[in-house]
Amino acid sequence: MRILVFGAGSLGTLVGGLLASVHDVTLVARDPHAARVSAAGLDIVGAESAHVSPAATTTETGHSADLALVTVKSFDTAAAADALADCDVGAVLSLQNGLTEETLASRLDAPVLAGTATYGARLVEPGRVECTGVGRIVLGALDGGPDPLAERVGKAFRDAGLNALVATDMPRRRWEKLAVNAGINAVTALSRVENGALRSGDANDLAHRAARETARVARLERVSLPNRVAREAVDRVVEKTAANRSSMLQDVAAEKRTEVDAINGAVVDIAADHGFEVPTNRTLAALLRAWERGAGIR
Ligand SMILES: NC(=O)C1=CN([C@@H]2O[C@H](COP(=O)(O)OP(=O)(O)OC[C@H]3O[C@@H](n4cnc5c(N)ncnc54)[C@H](OP(=O)(O)O)[C@@H]3O)[C@@H](O)[C@H]2O)C=CC1
Ligand SMILES: CC(C)(CO)C(=O)C(=O)O
Repeated sequence: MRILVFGAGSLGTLVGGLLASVHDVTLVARDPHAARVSAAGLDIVGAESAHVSPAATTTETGHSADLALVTVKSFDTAAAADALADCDVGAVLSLQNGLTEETLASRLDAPVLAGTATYGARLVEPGRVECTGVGRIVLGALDGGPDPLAERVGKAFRDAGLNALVATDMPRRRWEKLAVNAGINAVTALSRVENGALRSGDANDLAHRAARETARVARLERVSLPNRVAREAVDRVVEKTAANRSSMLQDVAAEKRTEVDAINGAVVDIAADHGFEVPTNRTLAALLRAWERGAGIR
């Protein structure tokens, strides 16, 4: 399969690099990473290890591929979609956090698949990516149901040794992940604690409230996600990732823009479309945006 990875930073480089063992992969990345991969190949280290030689470029448009993987941060999704509109791609799959697929689908003619990734990735230096945890990629039709295209993509991932599952219930999975991220990411980022600090007390209560509101909005969108399931998902992920610093906490610590707009912000916006208020998500989003403005990154 010819695969274009748009936004090859940490996750895109890891997934694209693993796919390159079997497929024809092009990474669209920034220099000096793109130049280094072109000149000397890519080292994958950590929980996965390989040396692979995908093509790498900073050129955003004019590519032709069977599949485009979108792995930019969620706030760069619209720009990525505009660049992909000037490419010839057969299908698009987002592996991003937050609700980004709608932005892609509204700007692109190619079919857009939904995806979630729990692999851990860190771009250590140009040409070298660390797999910090072997997770799973789950993908499928954006609206749910069986999809031959998703099956082909899932098989292509598995052929390259990736742990990939094709699911027929992506709407529920996306909203459950959104509930988890709305609770864990925002609360850990604002209180500067590891995920494990959300096991109990006020922080646990706050994460549960954000997740419960998200589940309510999911149901307004006709996605079946009971409050209990969303709360239990938060507790399960907190337990499993207790020692982790969430991606949003890492962004705040590095004074980088967060993905709040596609997570808590998306919950607030979609709730508003239904005339519904989500005060916990609204407060969390407002605090994170205030921090971003104060830090001069918004
Ligand atoms: N890292 C991880 O372990 C995981 C990440 N995710 C999700 O995956 C997404 C990506 O995360 P992550 O890989 O960590 O983020 P990174 O910031 O490491 O990677 C995104 C990369 O895309 C680049 N980029 C953006 N626009 C362009 C462009 N037009 N042309 C070329 N390159 C571009 C960015 O460059 P620049 O910064 O210079 O703009 C950056 O290098 C996020 O939504 C994240 O939540 C999900 C699961 C795990
Ligand atoms: C699951 C969780 C919360 C793990 O830290 C995550 O997705 C993130 O940090 O973005």
